[in-house]
Amino acid sequence: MQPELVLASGSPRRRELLRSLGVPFSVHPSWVTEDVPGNPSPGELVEILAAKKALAVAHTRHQAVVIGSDTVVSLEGKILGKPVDEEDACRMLERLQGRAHQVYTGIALVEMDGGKVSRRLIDHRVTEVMVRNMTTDEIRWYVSTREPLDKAGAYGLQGIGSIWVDWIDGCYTNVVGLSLPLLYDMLKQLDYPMMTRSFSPERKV
Ligand SMILES: Cc1cn([C@H]2C[C@H](O)[C@@H](COP(=O)(O)OP(=O)(O)OP(=O)(O)O)O2)c(=O)[nH]c1=O
Repeated sequence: MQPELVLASGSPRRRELLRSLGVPFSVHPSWVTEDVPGNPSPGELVEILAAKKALAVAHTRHQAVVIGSDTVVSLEGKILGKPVDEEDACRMLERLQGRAHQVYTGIALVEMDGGKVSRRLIDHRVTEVMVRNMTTDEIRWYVSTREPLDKAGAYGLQGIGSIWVDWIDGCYTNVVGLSLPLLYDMLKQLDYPMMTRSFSPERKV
């Protein structure tokens, strides 16, 4: 029997992205605190948090491959996570508009075998995103839609936020919260049999 695939995330975007692959999986959000000591680089930060999320859920499973992930925006050396409130979202968008920034997403896979961690993989990808100039009214209106409030950098490339994204350089799904090419490569390294699964895009999770 193949191990269960578990998505350790409460993010609806990650769930939709994984669902689009048609593989069966279950969802178990991790609820870990997203504070990391020291001064990690954006790449280190998303890898540490992805591993923290995956491990927290992995320890509740006997036989499984658990996926953890984390996304941050990096703007000229400053890390932007999710805004704490509407004012914070407005401030983030004011800083992002008119210049390019980088979106970092980390993925951790933790394989549990007989209740023990048997293998661990951690990696991340970076995508550059150019947000064009926004007027103050546009920023206020966009924040009033509430779309920015639960997203790193206070925008959603997959939603209304796409209006102001001029171009991206790199993986699209990495920006939305889970790089599917990277996930596929990592699952292959664990010999997870994606190709032998029957494809079922309508499967409910
Ligand atoms: C930049 C960007 C981020 N995001 C989202 C992806 C993530 O859900 C979120 C970053 O927050 P995260 O802390 O990475 O994830 P989360 O709290 O939503 O979910 P969990 O920790 O349970 O896995 O920002 C978009 O949906 N679109 C975008 O364009």
